[in-house]
Amino acid sequence: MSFLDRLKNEILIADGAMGTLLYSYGTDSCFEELNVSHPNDILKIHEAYIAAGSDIIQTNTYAANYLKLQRYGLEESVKEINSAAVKIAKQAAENKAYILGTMGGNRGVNPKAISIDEIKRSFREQLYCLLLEGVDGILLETFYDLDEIETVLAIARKETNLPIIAQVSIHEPGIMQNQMPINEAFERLEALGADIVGLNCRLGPHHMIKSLEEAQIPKKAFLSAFPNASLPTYTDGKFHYEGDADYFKKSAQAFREQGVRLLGGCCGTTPDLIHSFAEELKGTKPVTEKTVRIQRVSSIPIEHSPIERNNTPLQTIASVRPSVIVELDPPRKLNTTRFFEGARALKEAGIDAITLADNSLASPRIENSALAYLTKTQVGLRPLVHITCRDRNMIGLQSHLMGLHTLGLNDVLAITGDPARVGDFPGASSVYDVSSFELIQMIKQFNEGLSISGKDLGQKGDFSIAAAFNPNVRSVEKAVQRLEKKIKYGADYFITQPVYSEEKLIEVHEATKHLDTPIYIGLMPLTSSKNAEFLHNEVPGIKISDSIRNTMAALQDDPIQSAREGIAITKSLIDAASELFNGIYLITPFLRYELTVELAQYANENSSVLGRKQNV
Ligand SMILES: Cc1cc2nc3c(=O)[nH]c(=O)nc-3n(C[C@H](O)[C@H](O)[C@H](O)COP(=O)(O)OP(=O)(O)OC[C@H]3O[C@@H](n4cnc5c(N)ncnc54)[C@H](O)[C@@H]3O)c2cc1C
Ligand code: MET
Ligand SMILES: [Zn+2]
Repeated sequence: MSFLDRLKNEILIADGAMGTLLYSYGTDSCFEELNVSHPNDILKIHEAYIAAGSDIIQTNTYAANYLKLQRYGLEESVKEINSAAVKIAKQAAENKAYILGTMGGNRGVNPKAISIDEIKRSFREQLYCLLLEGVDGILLETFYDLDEIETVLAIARKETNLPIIAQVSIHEPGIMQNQMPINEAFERLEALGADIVGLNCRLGPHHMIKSLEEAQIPKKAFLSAFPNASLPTYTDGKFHYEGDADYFKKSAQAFREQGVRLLGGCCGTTPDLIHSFAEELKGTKPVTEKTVRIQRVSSIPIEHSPIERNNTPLQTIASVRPSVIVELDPPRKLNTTRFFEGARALKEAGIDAITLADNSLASPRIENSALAYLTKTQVGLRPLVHITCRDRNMIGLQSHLMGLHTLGLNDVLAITGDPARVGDFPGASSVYDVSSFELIQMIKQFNEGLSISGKDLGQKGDFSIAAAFNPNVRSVEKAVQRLEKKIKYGADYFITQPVYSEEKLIEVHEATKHLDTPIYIGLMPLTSSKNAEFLHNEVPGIKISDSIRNTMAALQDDPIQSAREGIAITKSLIDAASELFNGIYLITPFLRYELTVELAQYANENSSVLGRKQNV
């Protein structure tokens, strides 16, 4: 009899964790590869679950698809690993248990990180391997993204008549990542042909039962639940789950009352915990009726930000008139006097904004949003905050954006960030949870009132997003391709690395003139020959022409003359740049704001002489 037939009249017990069990034994590499290299270890785990009372076991194939195996260079081994997994499960089951071919979700917190086409390809390959080897059913588990599970479920339903279990995972009780109540998600999965729908992973029994209280017993499909053992803790460099056999025993009845017919375990569960489920429920009659807890009202409409922008976004300004912005970096020490003197002087010079680097060259500086807020409120000058992907993980980035929104700091530059090893704390980690493209996308999504994982933020952001453009590369064409990609991801305008020759200015103009997106062209006055040599030879992305380096070298580092020469070179570059670009981005070296004040005044006078200044 198929296990679906048995589920009509009795509750069945599935197995528990494979991955976390292997991890707790000390395996810290690819769990699925063990099917090939250590089949006996996997066999023993299956046997332990069957001995504990599992009617159904899962193949050790949760991540055995090429998208996940490629992390270990095993993308060519999909067939070998899946076939081995089914063989081991069959050896353990010996007709005492049914075998599910397990297939895990790939999309994590950022659903857009992997395309649906890629997911389809990877899913099909693994599915064929499992079907070919012969399983009793397919288990789709740990899908946070509804689009992903709907896509793969439709494929699986087309390819096989075997029972299919479709399980989603949720962060918040009762609600999918896209804010859909799980009841609705279950209905959709049932409509797509899932024989069993349910929840697995992430939540322990308490929150999973609470979630199921909001779900009806499906009309045709059966309900399943595979809770985690508990929330994880991180101790001595390892993740660890609690998990109490008595607590699991008590929870078993509550799962039954919610209409669950197939009960198993996910991360952190062990044969002991599964034994508790089995002792309590194995073979008992399922409930067919229950009272569903009132569904929460589906989400409140997302409001517009109450903190109104009282200025015109820089991309609008730079698309209609000349505009000067100046980078004035937060100090490396705690004294802020010079910084604010500089900000005030630059305001007097009539610039549109100052930009504040985010620990540039990977060395700590006063946190830029603190100074940005004070610049806005005390100096009355628009601050533009740089945000790198280096120092904050996704949680930190999201919370940083929420903070900037709350402070009304709406102008940001989304960049990768120089790697930690170039800076003062070389041992620090460079986070890079997201790329600059994904950061741009994350901020764009924030403007829709959604977090990167799709959660409703209650309000829409109002960020105007600058992105970086580095024209100082061998192939400007390639750099322009990155720029176009950044536009696709949502960049509103660009700010470039400093440019040191007229030829480069013309090259950049030629390469980008097909685009409507405004560009602020970077110019930084040199202060000495040593400064020029350092920038040219050691700062990633900066190249200075030979003629400028020779001119600076001839001044033998005389500080006054060198600074004058630096100013003169920059002024002639401003002349050339103003003919080609509306946006000028001046970079203040070493908080020497006198230099950028003089240059900003020059650029502004220049543009009014040219008669192009309009009021925006
Ligand atoms: C205006 C501006 C402001 C900056 N502010 C800061 C700051 O506040 N803090 C800080 O730490 N850093 C800052 N940087 C430095 C910047 O983060 C580094 O230059 C970084 O390596 C590139 O960032 P990105 O966002 O331009 O890169 P991305 O375009 O995201 O590029 C990321 C990676 O791809 C590589 N790459 C880029 N273009 C090409 C190409 N054409 N061919 C091959 N590979 C390529 C890059 O080397 C880099 O490793 C700033 C740069 C600019 C232009
Ligand atoms: C990460 S959730 C899925 C886990 C999988 N069933 C295992 O136990 O390895
Ligand atoms: Zn899990």
